[in-house]
Amino acid sequence: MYYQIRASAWSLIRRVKQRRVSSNPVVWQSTGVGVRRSFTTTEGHRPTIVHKRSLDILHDPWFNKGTAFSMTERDRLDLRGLLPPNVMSSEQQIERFMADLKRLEVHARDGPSDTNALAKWRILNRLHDRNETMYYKVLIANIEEYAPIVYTPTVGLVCQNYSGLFRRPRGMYFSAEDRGEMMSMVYNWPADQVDMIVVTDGSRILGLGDLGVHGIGIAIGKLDLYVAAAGINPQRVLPVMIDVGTNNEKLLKDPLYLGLQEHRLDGDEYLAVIDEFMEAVFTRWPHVIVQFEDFQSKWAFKLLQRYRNTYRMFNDDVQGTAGVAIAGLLGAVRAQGRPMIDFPKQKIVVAGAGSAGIGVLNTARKTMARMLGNNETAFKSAGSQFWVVDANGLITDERQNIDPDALPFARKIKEIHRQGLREGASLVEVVQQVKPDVLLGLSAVGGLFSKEVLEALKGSTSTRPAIFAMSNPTKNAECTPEEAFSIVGDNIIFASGSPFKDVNLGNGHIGHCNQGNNMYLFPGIGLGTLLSGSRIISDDMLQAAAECLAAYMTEEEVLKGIIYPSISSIRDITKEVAAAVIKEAIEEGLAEGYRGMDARELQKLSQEEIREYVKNNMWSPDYPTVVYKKD
Ligand SMILES: NC(=O)C1=CN([C@@H]2O[C@H](COP(=O)(O)OP(=O)(O)OC[C@H]3O[C@@H](n4cnc5c(N)ncnc54)[C@H](O)[C@@H]3O)[C@@H](O)[C@H]2O)C=CC1
Ligand SMILES: CC(=O)C(=O)O
Ligand SMILES: [Mg+2]
Repeated sequence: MYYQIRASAWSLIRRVKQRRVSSNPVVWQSTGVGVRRSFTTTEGHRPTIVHKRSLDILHDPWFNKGTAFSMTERDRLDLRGLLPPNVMSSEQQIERFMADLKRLEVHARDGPSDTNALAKWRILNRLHDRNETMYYKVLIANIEEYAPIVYTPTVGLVCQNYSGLFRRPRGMYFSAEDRGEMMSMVYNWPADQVDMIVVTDGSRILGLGDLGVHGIGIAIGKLDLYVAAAGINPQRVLPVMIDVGTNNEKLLKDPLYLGLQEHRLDGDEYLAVIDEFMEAVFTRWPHVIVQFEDFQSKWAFKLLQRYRNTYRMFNDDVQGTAGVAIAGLLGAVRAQGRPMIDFPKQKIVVAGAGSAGIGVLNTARKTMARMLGNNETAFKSAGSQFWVVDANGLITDERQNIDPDALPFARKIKEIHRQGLREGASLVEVVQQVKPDVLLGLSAVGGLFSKEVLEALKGSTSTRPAIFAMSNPTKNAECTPEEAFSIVGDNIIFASGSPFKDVNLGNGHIGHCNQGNNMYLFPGIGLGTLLSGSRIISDDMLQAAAECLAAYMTEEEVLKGIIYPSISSIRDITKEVAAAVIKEAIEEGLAEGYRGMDARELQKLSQEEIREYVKNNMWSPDYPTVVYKKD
């Protein structure tokens, strides 16, 4: 009932807003809001006429008050949603600025390496604010050097320090306070076309936990890669923070925190906020793709199931990570000199049963089952290749209150006893007894692959054990490549979520450090979905993306231990992944076309023509012609 009433109110608001946009931008058509007052401020008794709205005001240093705009001002000047929800006094703004400045001074004297990364981020961010074309030109040309600044690991540090780093807002903020307003708020965003949204609720940012509203940094970083790697037009991306509160006690007590200072909404109240957001963005931009990022596991799976058959959306941590891990796992099989089809024989120990770990486990099991005949027996048999360890040790069917998502991977207690293990066995014990081919970490616990665990892995029955220390950022990696190569041996395969340098093994040998990060897939999944016009993102589209990434590596490379490509070729990889996603969408009959390329035309394209189509639709950072001259 409430929904129906709101829906009709929303469509009215939409019609009125559309009229406003298409008519004289200065004159406010009556919406029942005080017309004259919305253009005036009352500083010093002399009203100032503001002939601007929305982002134009925030980007105008003369009128901008940033987080100090009151809620009334935000409503009347179309600013609602364009700023973090906490209204600050000018004294608080100055305090925040000074705290940040002082912190940098202290760091500059002591000179830790983090400061350099943050300083680089600030310089790049200022360029981003000033000149987008130049920013992306710099980023694309130097992606290997600057991806670690705009993305993991530095983006983690940026989110942790966002209160101090915040200058100009970027993206939109929908808060629990905006319930009932979102359908109207989406029209405060100036772009009529939005292709990609990356949304987070800030509840699990990388391996850093609940960072509340400051998590917007990760959505911005991911979208930087969408532009740099996938060539999505930067005018058509939208980072979004849904602020439903925070359970981070430090932020709840911080007077300078930019978000809602209340505990997170939960249950139906939480769902109602996310539902309203989804309805609002898909109403204004029906063709948008929404990437869910860094939602705590509890909600990551539920939201994915809730929306994946209705909206064009995916969860990067669950689905993007799974694809990247599969590509790496298949690479690790090939690196042993064995065919990919031997994958179902691999014994895999996974540390971490959250959104990422379970996502990887589900996909790895399905991939094995497909290779074994794609039937019930194959699926059952594939399940016995995994041992899952979480914060409470090895997961078995004896586990009390087991998370339903982890349940399919709980080992049978009898079988586990036969292997000399028990419910809750430690990671060292599991590695000692199982002697796995692969040890994969998505636990967010830095150093979890301790000396003892790595020593135990020396007993692996594999000719080339593989270690995936996938947690981010750098400090949260389960081990470093130096530790892995020095303890387990020169012959291992190593991948980490955040970038590390290759290891010099002496005698001219290099221990290759691969970056196993979902950045190799999410840009291509988004671009492929956009250009195919698929209404949903199917499992097979995701599988096609993963297989494409796996096939990208040559035999020679994998035998050298290089199982992921260099980030310097990310634009090319993304083009290939997007083409594979489009091809799969066409085959499944999901592709509805994009702009001039309708579904029928798409079906006629050869593989090479699909690649060409993708390439031609990738934005490049060239200045547009703004003035035409006849001579
Ligand atoms: N490389 C990549 O592309 C990606 C990496 N990640 C990383 O994966 C990590 C985990 O992400 P989520 O699964 O979403 O987090 P989560 O918080 O949902 O899950 C963490 C899991 O680790 C387990 N865990 C905690 N302490 C442990 C211990 N001592 N031993 C074994 N397991 C332990 C927890 O019980 C839980 O099951 C994060 O650091 C994130 O940055 C996530 C997505 C992509
Ligand atoms: C890479 C990524 O998505 C994460 O660490 O959450
Ligand atoms: Mg993530």
